[in-house]
Amino acid sequence: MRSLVRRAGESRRCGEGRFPLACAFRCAAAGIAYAFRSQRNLKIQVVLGLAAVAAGFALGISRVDWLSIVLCIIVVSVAEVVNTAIESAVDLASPEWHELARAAKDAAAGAVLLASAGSVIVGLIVFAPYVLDLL
Ligand SMILES: Nc1ncnc2c1ncn2[C@@H]1O[C@H](COP(=O)(O)OP(=O)(O)OP(=O)(O)O)[C@@H](O)[C@H]1O
Repeated sequence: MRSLVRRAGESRRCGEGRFPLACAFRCAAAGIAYAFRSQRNLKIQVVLGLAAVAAGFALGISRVDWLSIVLCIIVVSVAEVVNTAIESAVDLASPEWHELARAAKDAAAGAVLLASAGSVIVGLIVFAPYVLDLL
C-alpha cells in the first residue's frame, strides 16, 4: 500500500515537472513495454510483422504496398495495446465475474481479431502477385 502511495506521488511529480512531455512519452513507452511483456499475442504479432517486412524487402514490393503493410502492423499493434489497457482496467474494476466485464474483454479481443484478420487479407492481396510472378 505504501509503495502504491509512493508511486502515485512519483506519477504526480512527473506530470508537474519541467519536462511533462518527456514524462508523458516515458509513461507511454512503459505502457507499450507492459503490453509487450504481458501479452503473448503481441510478441507473436511482432514476429509476424517482422516476417512481413522481411518478405517486403525480399520481394521488392512497391511504395503503396509498403504503406499497406506498415499500416497493418500499426493497426494490429495499436489494437493489442488498447486491448491490454482494457483488460487491466477491467481486472482492476471487476476482479469478480461480471457480464459487463466479459462483454468489455470480449469486445476488446474482437477488435484485435478484426485487425489481425484484416491484416492477413491485406497481406495476401499485397504478396500474392509477387509470389505468383516468381512461379
Ligand atoms: N471479470 C470477468 N468477468 C467475466 N468474464 C471474464 C472476466 N475476466 C475474463 N473474462 C472472460 O474470459 C476471457 C479471457 O479473459 P482474460 O483476462 O483471461 O484475457 P486473456 O486470455 O488474457 O486475453 P488475451 O488473449 O487477449 O490476452 C474474456 O474474453 C472474457 O470472456
